[in-house]
Amino acid sequence: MNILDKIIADKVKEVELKKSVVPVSQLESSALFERATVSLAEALRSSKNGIIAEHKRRSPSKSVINQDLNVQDVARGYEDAGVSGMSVLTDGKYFGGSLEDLLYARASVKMPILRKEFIIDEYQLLEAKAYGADVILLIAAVLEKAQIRQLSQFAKDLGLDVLLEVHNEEELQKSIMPSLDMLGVNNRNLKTFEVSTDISKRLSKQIPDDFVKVSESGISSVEAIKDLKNYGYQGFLIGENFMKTDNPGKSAAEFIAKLN
Ligand SMILES: O=C(O)c1ccccc1NCC(=O)[C@H](O)[C@H](O)COP(=O)(O)O
Repeated sequence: MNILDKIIADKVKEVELKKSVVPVSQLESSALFERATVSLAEALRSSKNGIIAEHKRRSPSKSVINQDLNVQDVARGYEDAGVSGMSVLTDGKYFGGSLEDLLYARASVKMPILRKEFIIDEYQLLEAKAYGADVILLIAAVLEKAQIRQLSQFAKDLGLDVLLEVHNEEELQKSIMPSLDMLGVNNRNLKTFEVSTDISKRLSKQIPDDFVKVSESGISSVEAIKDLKNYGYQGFLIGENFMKTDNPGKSAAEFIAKLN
């Protein structure tokens, strides 16, 4: 079983357990449920840097990245650096994240926040809204076309932006639909963990212009971003490159200064 299949098998059990403990009515009564969301797609369309900076403690490919930081400090540091948005990993088992991380990040910053999660059920979209996210991620590799349609439409009804992630032509072709805001190409092959921005470049021409193009993973240089911009990318999801340092916000600020 590859890592993605393992994560999804665990996620199915986790979501069923959570549903039995926290009812939908409790999520819907969260103070944040009525909050007006902020569009990441709009922020990327109007921003010069397009950086979506991620809070990521550990990962299946790198093991521990940084367990010493406070999520609120990271979030404030990223916002002060002027990033276009933030991504918060909420998976506990494989990434050391939590919904509480999302809540603390939300309490600290105004910028759009992506709930980075392995979404398989509408319940997780209600959680995203209740804990203050503005955007959700859907991963084409683990969803049927009908699920992408149903989940993305439900997210839009909640006022959430949708970032759909693909890794190859087949995933892209089955996924294109009007209920998506952003199409992300993951440079990391989630089966082998190999990273190459060539896949973002190859798929760029097949992404219709109506969607904001986002290149995800394995980005560590300003040159890579300048190159990807020539292929129409407006968003760049960066985790490890900032999180491996003592001060991710400062690293993001220095990175952005070099981009300008
Ligand atoms: O990062 C991993 O090892 C990973 C493994 C399996 C599924 C997802 C994984 N990462 C999630 C992400 O998409 C990245 O955290 C995100 O794109 C940032 O990547 P990076 O800049 O390379 O940290």
